Amino acid sequence: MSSCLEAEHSPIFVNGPIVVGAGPSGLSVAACLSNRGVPSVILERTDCLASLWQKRTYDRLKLHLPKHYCELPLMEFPKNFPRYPSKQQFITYIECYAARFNIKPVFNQTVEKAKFDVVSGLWKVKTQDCVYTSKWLVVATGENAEPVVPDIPGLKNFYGPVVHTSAYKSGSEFANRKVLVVGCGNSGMEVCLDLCRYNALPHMVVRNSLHVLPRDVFGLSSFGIAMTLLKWFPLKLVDNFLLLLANSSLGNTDRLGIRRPKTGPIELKNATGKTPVLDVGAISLIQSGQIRVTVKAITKKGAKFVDGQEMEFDSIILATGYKSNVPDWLEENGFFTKEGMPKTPFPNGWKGENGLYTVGFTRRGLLGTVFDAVKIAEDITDQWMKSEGPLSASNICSSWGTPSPCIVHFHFNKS
Ligand SMILES: Cc1cc2nc3c(=O)[nH]c(=O)nc-3n(C[C@H](O)[C@H](O)[C@H](O)COP(=O)(O)OP(=O)(O)OC[C@H]3O[C@@H](n4cnc5c(N)ncnc54)[C@H](O)[C@@H]3O)c2cc1C
Ligand SMILES: NC(=O)C1=CN([C@@H]2O[C@H](COP(=O)(O)OP(=O)(O)OC[C@H]3O[C@@H](n4cnc5c(N)ncnc54)[C@H](OP(=O)(O)O)[C@@H]3O)[C@@H](O)[C@H]2O)C=CC1
Ligand SMILES: O=C(O)C(=O)Cc1c[nH]c2ccccc12
Repeated sequence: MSSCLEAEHSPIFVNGPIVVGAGPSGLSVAACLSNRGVPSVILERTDCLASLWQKRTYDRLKLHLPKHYCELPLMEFPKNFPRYPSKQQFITYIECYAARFNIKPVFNQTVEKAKFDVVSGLWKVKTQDCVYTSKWLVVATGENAEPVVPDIPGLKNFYGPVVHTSAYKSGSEFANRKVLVVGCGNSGMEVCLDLCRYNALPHMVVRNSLHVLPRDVFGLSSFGIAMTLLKWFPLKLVDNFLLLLANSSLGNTDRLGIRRPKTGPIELKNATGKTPVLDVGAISLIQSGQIRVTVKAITKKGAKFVDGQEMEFDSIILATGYKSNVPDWLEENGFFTKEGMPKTPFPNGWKGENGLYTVGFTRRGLLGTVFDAVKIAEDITDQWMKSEGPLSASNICSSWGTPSPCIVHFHFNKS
C-alpha cells in the first residue's frame, strides 16, 4: 500500500462504496456492483479471501446445505462439484468468483473505526494505515467475526490445552486423548465426530435443548425438503414433518441427553438464529457410547458430571460459537444491537441511514447473504448513477483489478 503511506493524513476518496470484509458477503456485494458497472473498495483484515473458511475452520469441513443453497449471486458452482462441496472446493469457488468479477480487495487492512461525518456527508473509515472516505459503507464482517470464549468456572486453572474450534484443524493430535468438547452446535458435533475418527475420546457438554436433524433422508437433503415444502405448507406443519423424519431416522434424542426445544427447528432458526444440528454421523457415535454427553463443572484436571462423577481430561475444545465485531469499530446511532447485529429483522436489516448497509447478518447463512447483496447493489447503483455517475477510469479507486486502482485525495477539516 505505498499509496497509503504517501497519503499520510489525507483520506482516500472511494468513488463507490467501501466494503468491510472480503468473505462471501463482501465479495457478493462487490460482484453485484461490478456487474452493474459500479466500483467498490473492499478492506480485509487478513491476507486472503474468505478468511473464515481458509484460516479458521477444520480440515474435514464440508458445506452442510446442498451447494444450490450456498451459491453466491451471478455464478453457479461447477457441475462436477458434489452435493456438499468440501471446504477446499468452496475456497476454490470463492477464488474463481473474485477472479471472474475482477475483485481485488485491499488486504491486511483492519478497519479500526468507521464514522459518518455529517459535515462532508461521507463515511470515514480508518484502518491501521489509512483513512478511506465514501458516501456508502457496507458492513460485511460477518456473524462469525470473533470466537466466543466464555468465562467458564475453573477453565483458567485447567492444566491442559484449551482450543476454540476456530483454531482446531483435525483430531490427529488427539489420538487416545480424553477431550472435553464444550458446546453442541454444528461445530461441537462435527469436532466430536472428527476426534472419534482419530481415535480420541470426546465428551461433549450439552447445556440447553437443541434440534438435531438428519442431513439427508431417503437420499434427499432435509433442508431441501423443508425449503420445497415451505412453498406450499405453513411453517409449523413443515417443522412437524421434519421432526417426524428426525425421530424416525435418529430415534429419540432425549434419551441421549439431547432435549428438543418446544419450538420447531426452522421456526427457531428464523426467530433466534439458533441453527439446528444437521447430523452427519455424530448421533450414532453418541448412541454407541463413543461420544459421551453432559458435564457439570470444569475442575483443575478434568470435569465433574451431573451424576457427581469426576473425570480427568487431557484437552478442552471450546465449540462455543462466534460473535460479530461491529461494535468494536463502527460508531453509529442505534442501527446495530450491542451484540453487533442489525436491530431490524430479516428481510429489512440490510439498509441503515446515511448510506450504511449490512450484508450477511440475517442468520440465514449464504442464502441470506445473496438476498442482502442483490438488494444493496440495486440500491447503491441507483444512487451512484444519479449522483456520482461513472467517473473517468483514471479517477477510480476501487477493488477492481483494471484499471489499476488510483487514488483521489480529498482534504477534510478535522471535526
Ligand atoms: C464452520 C462454519 C461452517 C459454515 N457452513 C455454512 C454452510 O455450509 N452454508 C451456509 O450457508 N453458511 C455456513 N456458515 C455460515 C457462514 O457465516 C457463511 O458461510 C459465510 O462465511 C458468511 O460470510 P460473510 O462474508 O458474511 O462472513 P465471513 O466469512 O466471516 O467474512 C467476513 C470477513 O470480514 C473480515 N473482517 C472482520 N472484521 C474486520 C475488520 N474490522 N476489518 C477488516 N476486515 C474484517 C474477516 O477477516 C473475514 O474475511 C458456516 C459458518 C461456519 C463458522
Ligand atoms: N458443516 C457446516 O456447514 C458447519 C456449519 N457451522 C455453522 O457455523 C455457525 C457456528 O456454529 P457453532 O460454532 O457450532 O456455534 P453455535 O453458536 O451454533 O453453538 C455454540 C454452542 O456452544 C454452547 N455454549 C456457548 N457457551 C457455552 C457455555 N458457557 N457453556 C456451555 N455451552 C456453551 C451453546 O449452547 P447453548 O445452545 O446452550 O447456548 C451451543 O451449543 C452456525 O451457523 C453453524 O451452523 C458450524 C460447523 C459446521
Ligand atoms: O450453516 C449455517 O449456519 C446456516 O446458517 C445455514 C442455514 C440457513 N438456514 C438454515 C436452516 C437450517 C440449517 C442451516 C441453515
